[in-house]
Amino acid sequence: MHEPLTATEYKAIAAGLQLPTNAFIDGAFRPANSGKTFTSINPATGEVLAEIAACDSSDVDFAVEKAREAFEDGRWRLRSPGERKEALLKLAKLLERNRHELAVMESLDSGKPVRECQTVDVPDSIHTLRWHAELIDKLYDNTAPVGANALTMIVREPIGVVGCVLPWNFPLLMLAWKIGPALAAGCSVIVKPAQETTLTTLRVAELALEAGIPAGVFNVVTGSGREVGEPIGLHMDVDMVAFTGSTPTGRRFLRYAADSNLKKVVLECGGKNPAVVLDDAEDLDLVAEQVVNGAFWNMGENCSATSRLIVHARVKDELMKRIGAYMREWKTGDPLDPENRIGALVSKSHYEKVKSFLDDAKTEKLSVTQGGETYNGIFIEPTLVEDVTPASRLFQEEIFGPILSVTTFNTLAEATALANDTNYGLTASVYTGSLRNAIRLTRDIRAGLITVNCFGEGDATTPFGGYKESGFGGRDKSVFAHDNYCELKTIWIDISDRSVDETIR
Ligand SMILES: NC(=O)C1=CN([C@@H]2O[C@H](COP(=O)(O)OP(=O)(O)OC[C@H]3O[C@@H](n4cnc5c(N)ncnc54)[C@H](O)[C@@H]3O)[C@@H](O)[C@H]2O)C=CC1
Ligand code: BAL
Repeated sequence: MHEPLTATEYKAIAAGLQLPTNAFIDGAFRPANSGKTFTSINPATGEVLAEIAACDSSDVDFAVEKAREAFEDGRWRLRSPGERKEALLKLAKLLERNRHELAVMESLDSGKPVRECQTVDVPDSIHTLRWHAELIDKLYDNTAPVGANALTMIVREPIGVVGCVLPWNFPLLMLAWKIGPALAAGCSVIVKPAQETTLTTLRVAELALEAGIPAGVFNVVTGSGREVGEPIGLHMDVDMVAFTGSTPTGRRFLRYAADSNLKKVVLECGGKNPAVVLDDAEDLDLVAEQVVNGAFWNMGENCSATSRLIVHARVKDELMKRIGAYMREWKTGDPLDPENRIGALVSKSHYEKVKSFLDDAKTEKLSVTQGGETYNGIFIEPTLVEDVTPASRLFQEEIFGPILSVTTFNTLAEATALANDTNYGLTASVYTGSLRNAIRLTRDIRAGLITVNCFGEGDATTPFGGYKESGFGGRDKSVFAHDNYCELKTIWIDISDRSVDETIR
C-alpha cells in the first residue's frame, strides 16, 4: 500500500498538483486580511511553489473566534466519542486515498526524500490519526474512593481551543501528533504550520471538512512565527498551545502564557541525542546500521537524531569502518528520486546554519573522516567528525543536519557522564550485549526515550518527549498525549443525610 513509486511517476504527480495557497478558517480557504502573501519555495530546486497567505494577528483573532464558537456550541465536542471516532477514521481514509499526492507535496515543500514521505511520514500520520480515533471510545473516566456518603466522579473534558504550532521537519506527522489527540478529545484547533512547510497541513484541513469534521473545528492560519505564532501564544481565548520546535521558541511560549491567560503549554523541543556503544555490543554491523539510520534519516533534521556517537575506545575503529560502509549507501540528490535517501535541507538559512558546524570542525581541526561535501548551496552529504570533545560546539549544540560527531570513552561511568553532558534530554540509544549494562544506562541517562540495540521513536502507543530543555508539560503520542488535551474535573455529589459541611472536609 505505501510502497514507493518510480521517479517518473512522482514527477508526473508533482506536475499535476493543485497547491493550496490560502489560510483555512471556519471551513473555507481565505486570503490573509491584509492581502499579503509569502513565497513558498522548493528548497531542492529553488523554484517557486506557491504564494501563501501571510496572516497576522487579525486573522488569528478571527480563527480563535470561529474555533471558540465551534467549541461552545458543541458541534464537535458534544458528539459522542464514537461519532468523533468515525469522522477521524474517515479523515485517515482520505489521507490514504491521497497518499501519493501528500507524499509529493511534502517532499516538494521540505526537500525530504519522497521515499521517506511515502513510506514513513504519510503512513505514520495516518496510523497516528487512526490510533487516537480508536482510543477515544474506549476510555473510561474515574470515581474516587470517598466512601458511602458521596459519589465523586473525575471526568476528562476537552480543554477548549488549542493552538498547534508546528515545525518544518515532519510537517504531516507533527500535525497528526497534535490534532490526533486534540480532535479526538473534542477540542477545536488552530494550526500554525511552519512557514517553510504549509502545503500538506492546508490539504489535510480541507480533507478534514470532507471527512465530516465541522467548520470552525480545524483551522489553519499561515504565516510567520512573529505574525501568527506570537498572537496565538498571547491570545486570551486560546486555552492551550501544543508546540514542537526549537528550545528558544519554546521558551517564548512559556513567556506568552505568563503574559496572557496562563494557558497550558506543552513543548517538544530540541535534542542532542547520544548513541552509546559499549565494547560488549554483540553485532557491530547492526549497531552501524542503526547509528547511520539514527544520524542521517531525514537529513538529521530530526529532534531525535543521533547526533553524538559515544563509543568505547576498544571497538571504535571496527565500528567506524562499518559505519563508513553504510554511509556510502545513502545517496544524496533529487528528493523526487526514490533512490536518494538524503534530500535538500529545508531552506538556505538552515543550510548555512548546518554548514557553520562543518566550518567549525575545520577551524577546531577535528577529523572529518567521511562526507563533508556540499552541493548547490542546499545539499550536505552525510558527514562523520571524529575526536570531538565536550568542549566543542559540535558536541553541545543541536545541529539538525547530517553530521555525526564521534567521542570515545573507557569506562561505563565516563560513558554516562558524556551522554548526560548536555542541556537536552530527548532521546538516547544504547548498544550492549549485557542486560545489566543496558539497564544501568537506561536508568542513568536522563532522556525521555531510550532505545536498546536499536534506534527509533517508539510507535503510537509510546509517549514521546524530553527531559531538561527538550520538553515541558506533557508528551506527544499514546494515551498520555490524550490527557494533554483534557482538563480534569472533579464532581462531588453528596448523597448523605448530613450537611455539606460535614461531608466535605
Ligand atoms: N524539536 C524539533 O523538532 C525542531 C527543532 N528545531 C530546531 O530549531 C532550529 C531553528 O528552526 P526554526 O524553524 O527557526 O524553529 P522554531 O522553533 O523557530 O519554529 C517552530 C515553529 O515556531 C514558530 N515560531 C518561530 N518564532 C516564533 C515566535 N517568536 N513566536 C511564536 N512562534 C514562533 C515557527 O513559525 C514554527 O511554526 C533548527 O535548526 C533546529 O535546531 C526546528 C524545528 C523542529
Ligand atoms: N521526530 C519527530 C519529532 C521531531 O523531530 O520534531
